[in-house]
Amino acid sequence: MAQILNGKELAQSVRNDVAAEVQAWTDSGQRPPCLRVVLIGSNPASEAYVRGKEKDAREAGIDSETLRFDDDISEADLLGVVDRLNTDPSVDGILVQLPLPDHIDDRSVIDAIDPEKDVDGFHPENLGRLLIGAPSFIPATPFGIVEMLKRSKIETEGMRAVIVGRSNIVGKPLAALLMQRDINATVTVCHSRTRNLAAHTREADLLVAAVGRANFITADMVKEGAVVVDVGINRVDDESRDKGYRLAGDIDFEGVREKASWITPVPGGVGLMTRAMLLKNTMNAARRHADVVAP
Ligand SMILES: Nc1nc(=O)c2c([nH]1)NC[C@@H]1CN(c3ccc(C(=O)N[C@@H](CCC(=O)O)C(=O)O)cc3)C=[N+]21
Ligand SMILES: [Mg+2]
Repeated sequence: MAQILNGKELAQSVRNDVAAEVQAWTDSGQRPPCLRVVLIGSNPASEAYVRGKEKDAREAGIDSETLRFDDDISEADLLGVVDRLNTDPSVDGILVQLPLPDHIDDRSVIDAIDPEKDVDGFHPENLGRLLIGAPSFIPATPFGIVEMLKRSKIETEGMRAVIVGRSNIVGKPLAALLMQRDINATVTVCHSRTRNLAAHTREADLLVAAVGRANFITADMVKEGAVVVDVGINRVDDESRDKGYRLAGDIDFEGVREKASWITPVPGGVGLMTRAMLLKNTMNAARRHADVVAP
């Protein structure tokens, strides 16, 4: 039976660390790190994430505000908002919540964010720097996954890591991170066109699922003793819940926990670490902005 990689506890310890860093920063006479989140429209999941981010940021002593716009905002107007935040010297970090409405090109907006303020780490300059191992903002979900492993003292040296999902915000940056010299995993990235997926996942010492399909990874696809990380947050209809739905990951938790050595739950796993690592990136953005090199 797997041990639980407890996102609630691990994220709390990251948040405590960031709160102490922010305190030391303001004690030294600096203003608090400043994060601005841009939210377009009223997608309920996005609203929930953004509320969570704001709460975490405030508790850590970060100055956080969400700028809200109707979902009929033009791409040009949104680019104008980004430009104002880029040039505003009181702003350290910018996060434009995704997904954006269909009439706006996500990539154009991400590319417009000043890489020095790109606390999501989605700008090509930061993704490129991550790939070559240069200092960069690391996307919060992959960063959070690695932080969970480190804080739980899970040995990654020589591990076979299999990532299911090739997105620019999870799968690809996580692959780059796991290849780095302080992790030393051997990485395979699988996706919807992978032939015989289970043959790959069954070889994984570290299996990460980021596909967005509830309970997609079942016990028969997992090697005995694997470390299993679930990035999925799927809303599944459930009439017995007040909200009418419950959250399910991409991993069939009940089945897979019997085989794994470690497993992340949903909720209470990677999502909370994602939020916590955004705070860390925002603290680092403030340091960079003040020309103090990030640790
Ligand atoms: N520019 C941008 N940056 C992001 O980092 C970003 C984004 N857009 N768009 C959406 C995804 C998803 N994401 C999550 C954040 C927190 C939880 C989270 O707090 N999860 C809780 C529960 C959440 C709930 O109750 O709905 C948990 O897993 O326990 C989940 C997912 C950030 N994302
Ligand atoms: Mg779009």
